[in-house]
Amino acid sequence: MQRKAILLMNLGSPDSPTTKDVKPYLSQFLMDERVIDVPNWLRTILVKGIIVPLRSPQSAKKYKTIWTKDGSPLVSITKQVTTLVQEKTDVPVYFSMRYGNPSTESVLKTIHQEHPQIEEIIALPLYPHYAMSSYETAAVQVADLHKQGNYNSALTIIPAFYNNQKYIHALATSIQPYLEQPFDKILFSYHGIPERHVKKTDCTKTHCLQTSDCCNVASAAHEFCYRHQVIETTHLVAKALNIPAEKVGYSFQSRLGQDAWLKPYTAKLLGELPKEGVKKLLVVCPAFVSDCLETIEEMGEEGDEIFKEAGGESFQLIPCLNTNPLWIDTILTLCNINQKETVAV
Ligand SMILES: C=CC1=C(C)c2cc3[nH]c(cc4nc(cc5[nH]c(cc1n2)c(C)c5CCC(=O)O)C(CCC(=O)O)=C4C)c(C)c3C=C
Ligand SMILES: [Fe+2]
Ligand SMILES: [Fe+2]
Repeated sequence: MQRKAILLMNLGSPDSPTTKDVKPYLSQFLMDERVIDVPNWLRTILVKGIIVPLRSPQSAKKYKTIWTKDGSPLVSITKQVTTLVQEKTDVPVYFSMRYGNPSTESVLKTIHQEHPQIEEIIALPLYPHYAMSSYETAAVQVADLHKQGNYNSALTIIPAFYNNQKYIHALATSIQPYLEQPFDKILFSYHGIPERHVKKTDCTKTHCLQTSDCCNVASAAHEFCYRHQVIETTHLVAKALNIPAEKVGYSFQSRLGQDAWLKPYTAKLLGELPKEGVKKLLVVCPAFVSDCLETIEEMGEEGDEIFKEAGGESFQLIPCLNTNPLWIDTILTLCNINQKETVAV
């Protein structure tokens, strides 16, 4: 009898690439108080009155360009990852989405129905870095739902793993083959967040964004500092691959609205790099463990176009970890689950 279950938690996608299905997805996403952190009345006006009606048709158009026969890449890759992790352990493995389907609420119910004797749910938010709009909202949601469900099991939530040795090794190994082609720079492009969010998650309230190099000065704030964590991932991967510092850069993509977000902005940088002599560019997006709209469309299509229009010659987007076997092993290690022994044939 299994006493533990693994729950892999990702962000989620609309059910289909139509305006009708994008609307409720975007509405659920952007009504999250950890994503748009303004008073509820203002968020309702902004999201339901302005952003969702205007953005849904445009988003649906973009989703159509990345949709596959198996649906959204993010959801179908998460499903494949779940199957691959399951092949390596006797512990039951499930996945759920913060927004859209399958919802964390429904999957928690299913786990307890299918395994009534379960003693521990090990929830792994599939975000290497801590941000209130990604890791924190997933962690708070699963904790709230677990409490509300009055389940007999315990809940363990795995922390952000931006500097985990196995994760860094998996990421570096996935990048390695792309370094064999000539390149001027490798850009680590992370999903952006508002600067305000970095200050909000500063547990010291005196450190984050107070100086330009705050993220390189030791502080208790780093446990929850998205900027520190992405800089650290970049540094550790570059070190593992022996890439000289002058060939490495980082930036932040996917900005929404007019507030100040973490800089430099990827789109702006892509338009400037060719003028600085960077003609051959590699791009990797480590904030995402599965390819999704933001990697395939925003970087693979729009990013490529911006760079080449500015005079860039080659733009190589490196895929996310997706179903990489080293990543599958990393998931089990993060969850503290031993792999089952395989019998040689
Ligand atoms: C690193 C993970 C993510 C953080 C942090 C994050 C913050 C964040 N996102 C938005 C707004 C949007 N993001 C959208 C798509 C999207 N975001 C992430 C991850 C993080 N977001 C992923 C994986 C995806 C792709 C989902 C998919 O189905 O492939 C979208 C929807 C698409 C669009 O209309 O552009 C929005 C909107 C904000 C405002 C924010 C932080 C405040
Ligand atoms: Fe996002
Ligand atoms: Fe910081």
